[in-house]
This record gives sequence, C-alpha cells and structure tokens, in this order.
Amino acid sequence: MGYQLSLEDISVHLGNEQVLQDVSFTLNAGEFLGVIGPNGAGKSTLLKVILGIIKPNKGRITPQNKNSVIGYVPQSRPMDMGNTIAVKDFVSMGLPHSIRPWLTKKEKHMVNEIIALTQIGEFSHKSISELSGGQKQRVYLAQALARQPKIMLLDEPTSNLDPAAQEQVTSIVRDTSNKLGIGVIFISHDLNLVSQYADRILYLTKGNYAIGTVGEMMKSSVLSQLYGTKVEANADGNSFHISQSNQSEPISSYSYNGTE
Ligand SMILES: Nc1ncnc2c1ncn2[C@@H]1O[C@H](COP(=O)(O)OP(=O)(O)OP(=O)(O)O)[C@@H](O)[C@H]1O
Repeated sequence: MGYQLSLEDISVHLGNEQVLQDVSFTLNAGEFLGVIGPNGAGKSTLLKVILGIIKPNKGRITPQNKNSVIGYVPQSRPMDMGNTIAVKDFVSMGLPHSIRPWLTKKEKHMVNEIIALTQIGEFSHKSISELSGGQKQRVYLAQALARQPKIMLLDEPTSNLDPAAQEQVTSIVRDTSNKLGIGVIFISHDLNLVSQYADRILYLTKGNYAIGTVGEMMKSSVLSQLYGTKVEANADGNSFHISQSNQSEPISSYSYNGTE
C-alpha cells in the first residue's frame, strides 16, 4: 500500500486566531495534493504542523517521528547570489548524513538518477549562483529527493517563476511523485496550475477547509461554503467561471483538462 500520512482533527490557534480547525485527510503514496487558499488561510501553518515545528492544540498526525521521511522545498526567491557550490555537490549534500568525505558508487548512481529525473543534467557542473529561478527550484527539488523522502512538502515552489518555468517545475514534481511513489503536498496560489496536476485539491480558508478532486471542489455548494457567500460555478466544457451572485465580474475563471 505504500507510505500514508494521516491528519486527524488537527486544530491550531495562533495568537487570538483559530487558524486550522479539525482538519483531517490522508495523503496516499504517490498522491499529489494541491493546497490553495487566500493569504493567511493557514497553508504554511499546515506544513509546519506536519514538519513538527508547530504543535497542534488538538488532533493527531500518524505516523509520528516522520522527519527522516520528509523532503521540503521552499518558496522560490532571489537568493544564493553568492552560492558558488556546484549543482552536483549541492544535490549530494541532501544525501542522508555520512561521516565519509566521499560518495559510494551507489550514492553516485542515485545522485545521477535524481539529476536526470529533475532535468538538471545540462547545468550540473555550474554553480548555483549562475542559475535561473526555475533551474534553482529544480535543484532544490533534487536535493530534497536525495534524502529519499516518502513525502515531499513544497511551499509555493513556483511563485516568482515565469509561466513556462512554473509548468516545468510542477510537471517534474508530478512525474517524480508517480515514478517514486512519493506523496506530495504542493502549496500554490495558482488554481489553474495545480488543478492540471493534482489528484486532489485541499482548499483552506481561515478555520474552514474542503478537500476533493478538482471536479468535486468546483461545485457551487462547496465554493459557497468556503467563500462564506453564494458562489456560482458554471461548467462549460473544460472551463469554469466562478462568480459571486451579487457581482457581474467573475472572481475567478480557469480551465482544466482533468476528468472527474
Ligand atoms: N507565530 C505566529 N503567531 C501568531 N500568528 C501567526 C503566527 N504564524 C502565523 N500566524 C497567523 O496565522 C495565520 C496563517 O498564517 P500562514 O502563514 O499559515 O498562512 P498562509 O495561508 O500560508 O498565507 P500566505 O498565502 O500569505 O503565505 C495568519 O493570520 C498569520 O498571521
């Protein structure tokens, strides 16, 4: 059946706010879960709870002691300007700790496989500071994969990237998840992007959430509950236009190629 991560009735209060309330879901092996929601909804808090950085006020995550199986990819940002480490060495730094200053044949083989999977071979001898934003994100992904994680948490890994690079990074994550059976939690502000790749979508708003396939999530009843106002979703072929009943302009429109 593979590795599963289960959250049961997770609630988190921060300051005076109820950020997460009774959130429950199971992430299956090889599943890609897209997490969307407005600013401050609790998306990063959810990842921090899974990472064990924030202790929930209520609820339980199983299995416990899971840090050795988690890979983490941060938000893309202009950084590493002075990072002169070669890409290949940077990826190798993700390997589980070893006191040896060299790589075994098996480790070298694994690093090469990951480099191929994340499509970073053509610049693997360059230094990090010479790469574009999209190339860097693939390198971070590769380093996280070197830990041989069972699940990957990605916190807006495609923000600040151009549309082509966003597509490339997300599709590589999808392929990797399929090939290695890794469960993925992928935070994004871009419903268009994640709905093309995700098996399920978790939509968070402060203190509320819904989870389901893209088709399930786009039902008027689900959206109305999340936005706290009546929302109409009209399906015309492969696209949806979501508009608030009292406004003429759609608040969100998107297309997707998924099937229900
Ligand atoms: N350490 C903290 N103490 C008090 N409140 C906090 C703390 N960390 C986060 N919060 C609050 O919790 C809420 C959720 O924050 P979180 O960063 O999880 O949201 P998010 O959905 O990831 O937002 P964004 O899309 O802006 O990244 C916000 O209202 C934030 O102000």
